[in-house]
Formats: sequence, C-alpha cells, structure tokens
Amino acid sequence: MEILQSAAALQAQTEIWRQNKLRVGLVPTMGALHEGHLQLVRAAARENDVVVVSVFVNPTQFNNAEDFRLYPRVPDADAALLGPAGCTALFMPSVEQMYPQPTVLRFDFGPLEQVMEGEHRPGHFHGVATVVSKLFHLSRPHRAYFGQKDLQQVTIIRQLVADLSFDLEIVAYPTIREEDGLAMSSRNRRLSAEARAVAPRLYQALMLGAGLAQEQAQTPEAVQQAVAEFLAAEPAITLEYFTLADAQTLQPLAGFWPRGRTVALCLAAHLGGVRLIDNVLVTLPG
Ligand SMILES: Nc1ncnc2c1ncn2[C@@H]1O[C@H](COP(=O)(O)OP(=O)(O)OP(=O)(O)O)[C@@H](O)[C@H]1O
Ligand SMILES: CC(C)(CO)[C@@H](O)C(=O)[O-]
Ligand code: BAL
Repeated sequence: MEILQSAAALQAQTEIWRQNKLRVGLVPTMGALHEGHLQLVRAAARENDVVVVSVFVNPTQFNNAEDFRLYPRVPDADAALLGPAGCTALFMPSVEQMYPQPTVLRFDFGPLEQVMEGEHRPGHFHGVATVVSKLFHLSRPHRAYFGQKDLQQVTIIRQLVADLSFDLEIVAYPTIREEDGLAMSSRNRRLSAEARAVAPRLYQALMLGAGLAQEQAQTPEAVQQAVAEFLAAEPAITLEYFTLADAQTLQPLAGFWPRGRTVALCLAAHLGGVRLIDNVLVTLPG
C-alpha cells in the first residue's frame, strides 16, 4: 500500500490508473478507523481494481472548534489496518494540501440541509460537499463508498453528484454496530466509561421508535415524544434532536404515516461532551 500526502501525487497516480483502464474505488474518511470503515474498504476492494482511502479531518465541516481539536487522530494505527483490508493507496493530506487558499464557493442544499445535521451544524454540509468534491476530482473514482450511519450525508452527496454531473456511482453500506447496539463511530473513543455504559440507550431508543412506527397506533409526533421521554430518563444523555423523516426527502413527518414510504428515525445526542448520531429505517406498509 502506498501512502500519498500531496494532491499532486494522488492526481499523478490517478492518471496512471485511468490510462491502464483500472476501476477506482474511493472511501473518504476522517480516520480513527473501525469496522464500519473497514467494511467500506473491503467492499471497494471487491468491486474495483484499486482502492483509495482518504484520511483527512476536514476543518471546513466542523462548526465546533473543540470538536475539531479533540477529533481522534491515529494515523499509524489507521495505516496498519488499511493494507490488509485491501487499500491500494492511502491519501493523508495536510490541511494546506487540501486548502492551498481559502475557498469562496458556497454549497447550499436547500431543504435537504435545513433539517437534522444541517440544521444543528451550520455550514457542515458545505464543508462536506467541498472536501468530497475535491476528493472526487483528485481521485476520479468510478465508485465512492459511504456509510448509512451518516444518512443525510449520503443523500446530500447523491444530490451533489447529480447536480455537478460527477461520472461515478455512490455506494452506501449499512451501519455496523457494537454487540450492544451502539453504532461504531470514531468519536466513541472519546466516551468515558460512564458514558460508554449508557450509550447503547441511543439504539434502544431508535428501536423503541421503530417498533411504534411499525404499529402506527400513535401519530409520528407522539412517537417522537415517547422516544424523547425514554432518553430523558437517562441523565447522562442529552438529546439534541430526534426526527422521524421521510428517508428519501429527509423532510419530517407531520401528522400521519405516509403509506409505502421508508421512514428514517434519526437522532443526535451528547454524552459527557461527546456528540453522537445514529439512525434506523422502517418501511411502512403500502
Ligand atoms: N458504524 C458505521 N457503519 C457504517 N459506516 C460507517 C460507520 N461509521 C462511519 N461510517 C462511514 O464511514 C465514512 C467515514 O466516516 P467518519 O470517518 O466520519 O467516521 P465515523 O466513525 O462516522 O466518525 P464520527 O461519527 O465520529 O465522525 C462515512 O461514510 C461514514 O458514514
Ligand atoms: C465524507 C467525509 C470523509 C468528508 O470529510 C466525512 O464527512 C465523513 O467521515 O463522513
Ligand atoms: N461522519 C460525519 C463527519 C462529521 O461528524 O463531521
């Protein structure tokens, strides 16, 4: 596995792969890798000839300076995991390599980003779209891999690809969880023992909501209330939002259960200073 640290080195490598008609898979990450990332790398290795994994903690998508400062960074451990998973080239640029000058272009995804993560992290999806566009241009992948744990991100990146006619396929894989249900996340490393002990409640809350959504005995608003109350019973968890949304449009359900649609139950919560997100999907009967 090669380690590339400059944008020029990645572009040069990309050119060679393209000339040799090799299929390129890209897995963008912010590092501190876990099984959720590694499933994406293995899938990319199965479905392409070469695999680029980027590890870059992208400053432009952080709305909270402390969150950026404390984001786990373990480049040597990441590199050791990636070769065996099938990575061909690890792209680990500096901030200066990715942003040689301040950007002026602004991305605005309208209603897709006025809810959930976009609503609660102003500018977040502008930063994600900026860095993902750069990565697409530098590595010119045939396929790019993302996790459904960041459901809104996948939807917005599909929109980005359509709007800018990127000639590539977006591939999404399901959320990988710990045995107790907690969604794997790089930020889990920052949880204290006490916070880690109660963290599975997030998934339990989503499963409670999913069961109630399937029953449809109460309105979406009542289900939202029930899930919020379930989490409020645990003082170590502060819920930032819990939203029942149409999985395709991301718009919150209002008053009724839309027949035959897939509903995304999405939450963000704080546990002892660490912000985690998670979601599950429920398809309603037609
Ligand atoms: N548990 C998971 N299951 C599946 N995919 C995941 C999982 N965790 C992250 N991913 C995906 O891996 C890619 C890189 O995500 P990222 O590096 O932000 O990791 P992360 O674990 O989500 O970290 P954090 O949530 O703390 O930022 C994204 O496409 C993300 O959706
Ligand atoms: C896609 C991504 C690597 C862009 O920085 C990031 O948002 C992430 O890790 O999900
Ligand atoms: N996985 C989303 C990256 C972030 O939290 O900024």
